[in-house]
Amino acid sequence: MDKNMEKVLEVSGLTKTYKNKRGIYDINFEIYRGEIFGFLGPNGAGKTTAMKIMTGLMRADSGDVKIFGHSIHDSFESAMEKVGCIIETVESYPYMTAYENLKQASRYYRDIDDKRIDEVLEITGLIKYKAERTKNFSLGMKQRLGIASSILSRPELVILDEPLNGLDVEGMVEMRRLIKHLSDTQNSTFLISSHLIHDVELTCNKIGIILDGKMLSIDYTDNILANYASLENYFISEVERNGSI
Ligand SMILES: Nc1ncnc2c1ncn2[C@@H]1O[C@H](COP(=O)(O)OP(=O)(O)OP(=O)(O)O)[C@@H](O)[C@H]1O
Repeated sequence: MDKNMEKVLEVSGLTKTYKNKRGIYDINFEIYRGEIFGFLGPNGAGKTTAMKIMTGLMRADSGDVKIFGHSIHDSFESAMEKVGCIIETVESYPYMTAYENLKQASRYYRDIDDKRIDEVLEITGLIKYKAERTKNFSLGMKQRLGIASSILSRPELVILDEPLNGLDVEGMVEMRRLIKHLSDTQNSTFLISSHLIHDVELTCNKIGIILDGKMLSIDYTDNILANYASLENYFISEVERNGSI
């Protein structure tokens, strides 16, 4: 790895235990500029919990998250300045058009004009639906609008919780293309959670496997595929090595 690569996200010792004793335990990983990091794990593994903490929606019991060197505990606003995210569901105002929804979202930021709104509609392939109310949008279109909204402010780190949830094959392929396009053209860095092994393999260049609240392993997709026939084989072997399945 290039030593000059900039560290975008640093998660250290992140722990959160819910009253029912579930949660996440001592999660550690780093993401460097330009990486598409896949946070892979089955339902209930702890992905959303970790992402909620990273974006300030929940407090950790212990551990820290640094984004571009700023701790979310000590300097939350500086940490989040260059972050765009979608956590859990993508919400839109159904009786507003795609444009109006983005206009509404733009109020949270400085300096977002109509030209930028058109740009994100263009990037996400929604420009032709600009004046349509979102109540008639398909799930895939809503996900695209969510991404459009999350990149409005030109974030350098985009955090997406299960962006492929509920999409059909075509929708997944489109979403994957969109993520890669943003990574190639804007050098955006991504943290994406998913339980879909095949899709993570095709989308992400670095993968962290989370199971029962613990991070089992982290490696580059190229390394994994050089040693295993598929990410699924690697996943099963990692899970078995750690005593489950
Ligand atoms: N508010 C809560 N109170 C108690 N337990 C919770 C709460 N939120 C999540 N959990 C539990 O913590 C564990 C991790 O949940 P989390 O939602 O982070 O997993 P996930 O990997 O995002 O799964 P999914 O893909 O199903 O969203 C699960 O066992 C879940 O039941």
